[in-house]
Amino acid sequence: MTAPLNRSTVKTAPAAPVRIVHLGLGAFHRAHQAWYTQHASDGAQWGIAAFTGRRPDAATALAAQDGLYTLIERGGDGDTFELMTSIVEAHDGADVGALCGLVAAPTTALITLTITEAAYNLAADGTLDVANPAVQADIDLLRSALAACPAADDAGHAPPASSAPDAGGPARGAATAAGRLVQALAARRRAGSGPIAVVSCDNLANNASAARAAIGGLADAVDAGLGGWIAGNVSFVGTSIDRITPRTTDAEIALVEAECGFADSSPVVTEPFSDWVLCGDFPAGRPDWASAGAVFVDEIEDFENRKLWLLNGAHSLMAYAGQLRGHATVAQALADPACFGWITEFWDEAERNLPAEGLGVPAYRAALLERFGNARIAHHLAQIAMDGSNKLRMRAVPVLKAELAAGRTGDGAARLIAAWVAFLRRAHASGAPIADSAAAELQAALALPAGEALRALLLVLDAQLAGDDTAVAAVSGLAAGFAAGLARSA
Ligand SMILES: NC(=O)c1ccc[n+]([C@@H]2O[C@H](COP(=O)([O-])OP(=O)(O)OC[C@H]3O[C@@H](n4cnc5c(N)ncnc54)[C@H](O)[C@@H]3O)[C@@H](O)[C@H]2O)c1
Ligand SMILES: O=P(O)(O)OC[C@@H](O)[C@@H](O)[C@H](O)[C@H](O)CO
Repeated sequence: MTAPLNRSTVKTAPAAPVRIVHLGLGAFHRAHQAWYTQHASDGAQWGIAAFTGRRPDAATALAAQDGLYTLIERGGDGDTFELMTSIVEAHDGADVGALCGLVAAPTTALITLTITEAAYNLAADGTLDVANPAVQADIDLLRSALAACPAADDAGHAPPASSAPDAGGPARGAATAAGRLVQALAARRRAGSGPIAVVSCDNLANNASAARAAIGGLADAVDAGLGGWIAGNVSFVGTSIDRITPRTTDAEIALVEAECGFADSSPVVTEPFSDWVLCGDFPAGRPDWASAGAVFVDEIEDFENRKLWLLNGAHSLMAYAGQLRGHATVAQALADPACFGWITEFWDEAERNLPAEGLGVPAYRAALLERFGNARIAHHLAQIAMDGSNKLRMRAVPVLKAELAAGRTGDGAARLIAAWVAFLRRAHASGAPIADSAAAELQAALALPAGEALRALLLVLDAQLAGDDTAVAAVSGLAAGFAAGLARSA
């Protein structure tokens, strides 16, 4: 029988002490932030305690391996295998007591997040969506739970041990990621453990502000004192994060067993390319990620836009237009001349709205074509298509608005939105589910009479766009083009 993978069966350095807490124990964190931490010159001092978001499964599997897993780097001409050791604890996200204890520890210096765009529960205007029932339930829960716990005084001194709740904080745990973090940060405040950094690694425009809006907004709604403490003690760090990491399949599990000789239930497959740009303060320190290739900048917006528009925008375009044309993966869609032409058209528009200097856009575009064309990475369009309402707000809307403001048609960005519309209409017509956190709103819009439905769909993305007759007409015409294409191929 093949040996299981854990810290007894394979020889590794001793587990590093936990100094990083992570929320969202998915594939990307394990291919990216865990990799940079492992490759940092001081990585042996920085262990990660990682929590799942919605289900315990990934934590159960990884905990059984003492946090170890294999990273498969999949290039166009072969695979390399690396044993990853930087995650030293894996927990079910519902274990809020463990989260509170770890965040409250003075040795913990930062919290990283890869919880998906939708998990921030932000309204279209970028503020916390307090109308969301899950958010409201957490606010109610935390108001009563935290009211029972004494906080540190304004100078940050912890209350006497006799009056402090246990490090795990209140017994009942919040359900949303922001609610859990507010609960954990309250425990840190009570413990007097001082400032900390929150580093969003999700594909959101201005992800530092998004994290601040989600966490700070929820704390403000619960308790002004705690909101004030978070405003003064939590540094929200912005990032541009890049490494194409599709979902793991059984084939990778079998491959690792054959190549590495151990049974790893949780390998991750990723591309050789990797990029991480960060902007912000780390009041309690951080690993020397720069020694592993991360870049620290004073202004991050242009880097974020380059990546969100060119890479993620093209991904979403392929996800909708490509699936409408019968493709299943990114590499297949890229090989379709029609999709390739639409990507080029969209990229030309996006590039016009990025600074000409300092970002190396032509080289970035060329590298993207090579990365997307890596057919050995089976990146499924269905995965990318999920939660389009959140994603297109950042990947398509800003480009279309900028083009329209400049007096141009914005056809490339309008086509991306039109492909999403045609994709939703097809799902609605066939009764297929819509994988989107705004599914109910989208279904309601799709059920409206033809003359109103498109504007209602656009309203989910952006109110200004929905009120712009030129934009509505452009998207309408292009969506009809997709529908006609479908009719022809039927
Ligand atoms: N995969 C990539 O190529 C890639 C690259 C760059 C950035 N990212 C960012 O990382 C995120 C995660 O990607 P992944 O590939 O790891 O996905 P994944 O599906 O493997 O993992 C997602 C993680 O987020 C958690 N999660 C999902 N919904 C949540 C919710 N509502 N509340 C709390 N937690 C929730 C899940 O439980 C899981 O732990 C993406 O959404 C994206 O923003 C991914
Ligand atoms: O991860 P998502 O769901 O935000 O978006 C899907 C892909 O566009 C994305 O994961 C890219 O592969 C990634 O952003 C590359 O760095």
